[in-house]
Amino acid sequence: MIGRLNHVAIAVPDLDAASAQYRTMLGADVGAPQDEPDHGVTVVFITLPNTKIELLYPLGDASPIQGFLDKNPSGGIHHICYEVDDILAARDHLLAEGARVLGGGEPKIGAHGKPVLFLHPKDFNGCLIELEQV
Ligand SMILES: C[C@@H](C(=O)O)C(=O)SCCNC(=O)CCNC(=O)[C@H](O)C(C)(C)COP(=O)(O)OP(=O)(O)OC[C@H]1O[C@@H](n2cnc3c(N)ncnc32)[C@H](O)[C@@H]1OP(=O)(O)O
Ligand SMILES: [Co+2]
Repeated sequence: MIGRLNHVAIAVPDLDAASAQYRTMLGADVGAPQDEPDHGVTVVFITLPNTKIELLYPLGDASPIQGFLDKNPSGGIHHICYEVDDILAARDHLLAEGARVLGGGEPKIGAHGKPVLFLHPKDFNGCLIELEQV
Protein backbone atom coordinates (compact mmCIF):
# COMPACT_ATOMS: atom_id res chain seq x y z
CA MET A 1 0.00 0.00 0.00
CA ILE A 2 2.70 2.57 0.89
CA GLY A 3 4.94 3.78 -1.89
CA ARG A 4 7.81 6.24 -2.00
CA LEU A 5 9.21 8.16 0.94
CA ASN A 6 7.90 11.69 0.39
CA HIS A 7 9.69 13.45 3.25
CA VAL A 8 11.35 13.17 6.63
CA ALA A 9 10.28 16.00 8.97
CA ILE A 10 12.55 17.52 11.60
CA ALA A 11 11.15 19.80 14.30
CA VAL A 12 13.61 22.64 14.88
CA PRO A 13 13.95 25.30 17.60
CA ASP A 14 15.12 28.00 15.14
CA LEU A 15 13.86 27.80 11.55
CA ASP A 16 16.19 30.47 10.14
CA ALA A 17 19.23 28.90 11.75
CA ALA A 18 18.29 25.40 10.57
CA SER A 19 17.61 26.65 7.02
CA ALA A 20 20.93 28.49 6.91
CA GLN A 21 22.75 25.43 8.23
CA TYR A 22 21.31 23.13 5.56
CA ARG A 23 22.04 25.73 2.85
CA THR A 24 25.54 26.69 3.90
CA MET A 25 27.00 23.76 5.80
CA LEU A 26 25.27 20.95 3.94
CA GLY A 27 24.97 22.67 0.55
CA ALA A 28 21.29 21.75 0.15
CA ASP A 29 18.52 23.21 -2.00
CA VAL A 30 16.49 24.97 0.73
CA GLY A 31 13.10 26.55 -0.03
CA ALA A 32 11.34 29.55 1.54
CA PRO A 33 9.33 29.30 4.78
CA GLN A 34 5.64 28.46 4.18
CA ASP A 35 3.00 29.06 6.88
CA GLU A 36 0.53 26.19 7.16
CA PRO A 37 -2.11 27.57 9.55
CA ASP A 38 -4.36 24.51 9.17
CA HIS A 39 -1.51 22.39 10.51
CA GLY A 40 -0.12 24.77 13.15
CA VAL A 41 3.36 24.80 11.63
CA THR A 42 5.68 26.81 9.43
CA VAL A 43 7.59 24.53 7.06
CA VAL A 44 10.73 24.78 4.98
CA PHE A 45 11.25 22.12 2.35
CA ILE A 46 14.72 20.95 1.41
CA THR A 47 14.87 19.12 -1.90
CA LEU A 48 17.30 16.21 -2.10
CA PRO A 49 17.82 14.10 -5.22
CA ASN A 50 15.73 11.20 -3.86
CA THR A 51 13.40 12.73 -1.25
CA LYS A 52 12.67 15.87 0.78
CA ILE A 53 13.38 17.08 4.29
CA GLU A 54 10.67 19.15 5.96
CA LEU A 55 11.87 21.54 8.68
CA LEU A 56 9.00 22.26 11.10
CA TYR A 57 8.49 25.14 13.47
CA PRO A 58 5.35 25.80 15.58
CA LEU A 59 2.77 28.30 14.29
CA GLY A 60 0.02 29.61 16.60
CA ASP A 61 -0.82 28.67 20.20
CA ALA A 62 -2.08 25.15 19.56
CA SER A 63 0.66 23.70 17.40
CA PRO A 64 0.72 19.87 17.35
CA ILE A 65 4.51 20.01 17.48
CA GLN A 66 4.82 22.21 20.58
CA GLY A 67 4.77 19.29 23.02
CA PHE A 68 7.41 17.47 20.97
CA LEU A 69 9.69 20.51 21.00
CA ASP A 70 9.14 21.01 24.73
CA LYS A 71 10.33 17.43 25.24
CA ASN A 72 13.12 17.78 22.67
CA PRO A 73 14.31 21.38 22.99
CA SER A 74 17.16 20.96 20.55
CA GLY A 75 14.79 19.48 17.96
CA GLY A 76 14.43 15.97 16.54
CA ILE A 77 12.97 13.80 13.81
CA HIS A 78 9.23 14.34 14.09
CA HIS A 79 7.62 12.19 11.37
CA ILE A 80 8.12 10.38 8.12
CA CYS A 81 5.77 10.70 5.17
CA TYR A 82 4.92 7.84 2.84
CA GLU A 83 3.04 8.23 -0.41
CA VAL A 84 -0.19 6.36 -1.08
CA ASP A 85 -2.34 6.22 -4.21
CA ASP A 86 -5.70 6.35 -2.45
CA ILE A 87 -5.77 7.95 1.00
CA LEU A 88 -9.35 6.98 1.86
CA ALA A 89 -8.70 3.34 0.96
CA ALA A 90 -5.49 3.49 3.03
CA ARG A 91 -7.37 5.01 5.99
CA ASP A 92 -10.12 2.40 5.86
CA HIS A 93 -7.58 -0.42 5.69
CA LEU A 94 -5.63 1.01 8.65
CA LEU A 95 -8.78 1.47 10.75
CA ALA A 96 -9.82 -2.11 9.97
CA GLU A 97 -6.36 -3.23 11.12
CA GLY A 98 -6.82 -1.36 14.42
CA ALA A 99 -4.46 1.60 13.87
CA ARG A 100 -5.35 5.02 15.25
CA VAL A 101 -5.81 7.57 12.48
CA LEU A 102 -5.40 11.06 13.95
CA GLY A 103 -7.58 14.12 13.38
CA GLY A 104 -10.83 12.13 13.29
CA GLY A 105 -9.69 10.27 10.18
CA GLU A 106 -10.54 13.13 7.83
CA PRO A 107 -7.70 14.03 5.46
CA LYS A 108 -6.48 17.64 5.43
CA ILE A 109 -4.71 19.34 2.56
CA GLY A 110 -0.98 19.22 3.25
CA ALA A 111 1.93 21.45 2.33
CA HIS A 112 2.03 20.10 -1.24
CA GLY A 113 -1.68 20.77 -1.83
CA LYS A 114 -2.48 17.04 -1.55
CA PRO A 115 -4.55 15.18 1.08
CA VAL A 116 -2.65 13.95 4.15
CA LEU A 117 -3.39 11.90 7.27
CA PHE A 118 -1.35 11.07 10.38
CA LEU A 119 -1.10 7.75 12.26
CA HIS A 120 -0.46 7.58 16.01
CA PRO A 121 3.24 7.06 16.83
CA LYS A 122 2.42 4.59 19.62
CA ASP A 123 0.91 2.24 16.98
CA PHE A 124 4.02 2.41 14.76
CA ASN A 125 7.07 1.73 16.89
CA GLY A 126 7.25 5.26 18.27
CA CYS A 127 7.29 6.83 14.80
CA LEU A 128 4.62 9.33 13.75
CA ILE A 129 3.60 8.49 10.16
CA GLU A 130 2.09 10.89 7.64
CA LEU A 131 0.41 9.51 4.53
CA GLU A 132 0.14 11.72 1.47
CA GLN A 133 -1.97 10.91 -1.55
CA VAL A 134 0.04 11.59 -4.70
C1 LIG B 1 2.19 20.43 6.77
C2 LIG B 1 2.16 18.93 6.87
C3 LIG B 1 2.73 18.29 5.60
O1 LIG B 1 3.83 17.71 5.58
O2 LIG B 1 2.03 18.43 4.57
C4 LIG B 1 2.82 18.40 8.14
O3 LIG B 1 3.69 17.58 8.16
S1 LIG B 1 2.13 19.05 9.57
C5 LIG B 1 3.06 18.33 10.89
C6 LIG B 1 2.45 18.61 12.21
N1 LIG B 1 1.18 17.90 12.36
C7 LIG B 1 1.03 16.78 13.09
O4 LIG B 1 1.98 16.31 13.70
C8 LIG B 1 -0.36 16.22 13.17
C9 LIG B 1 -0.45 14.91 13.87
N2 LIG B 1 0.11 14.97 15.21
C10 LIG B 1 -0.67 14.93 16.33
O5 LIG B 1 -1.90 14.84 16.27
C11 LIG B 1 0.04 15.04 17.65
O6 LIG B 1 1.31 15.69 17.43
C12 LIG B 1 0.27 13.67 18.33
C13 LIG B 1 1.13 12.74 17.49
C14 LIG B 1 -1.06 13.01 18.66
C15 LIG B 1 1.05 13.96 19.62
O7 LIG B 1 0.35 14.90 20.35
P1 LIG B 1 0.98 15.51 21.68
O8 LIG B 1 2.30 16.13 21.43
O9 LIG B 1 -0.13 16.31 22.32
O10 LIG B 1 1.27 14.23 22.40
P2 LIG B 1 1.20 13.69 23.83
O11 LIG B 1 1.98 14.58 24.72
O12 LIG B 1 -0.20 13.32 24.16
O13 LIG B 1 2.07 12.44 23.50
C16 LIG B 1 1.63 11.13 23.41
C17 LIG B 1 2.89 10.30 23.27
O14 LIG B 1 3.35 10.39 21.92
C18 LIG B 1 4.69 10.84 21.90
N3 LIG B 1 4.90 11.67 20.71
C19 LIG B 1 4.38 12.89 20.48
N4 LIG B 1 4.78 13.33 19.28
C20 LIG B 1 5.56 12.35 18.75
C21 LIG B 1 6.28 12.23 17.55
N5 LIG B 1 6.27 13.19 16.65
N6 LIG B 1 6.99 11.10 17.33
C22 LIG B 1 7.00 10.11 18.26
N7 LIG B 1 6.32 10.17 19.44
C23 LIG B 1 5.64 11.29 19.68
C24 LIG B 1 4.86 11.61 23.19
O15 LIG B 1 6.23 11.65 23.54
C25 LIG B 1 4.04 10.77 24.14
O16 LIG B 1 4.77 9.63 24.53
P3 LIG B 1 4.99 9.24 26.07
O17 LIG B 1 3.58 9.15 26.62
O18 LIG B 1 5.69 7.92 26.01
O19 LIG B 1 5.79 10.35 26.63
CO1 LIG C 1 4.93 16.41 6.86
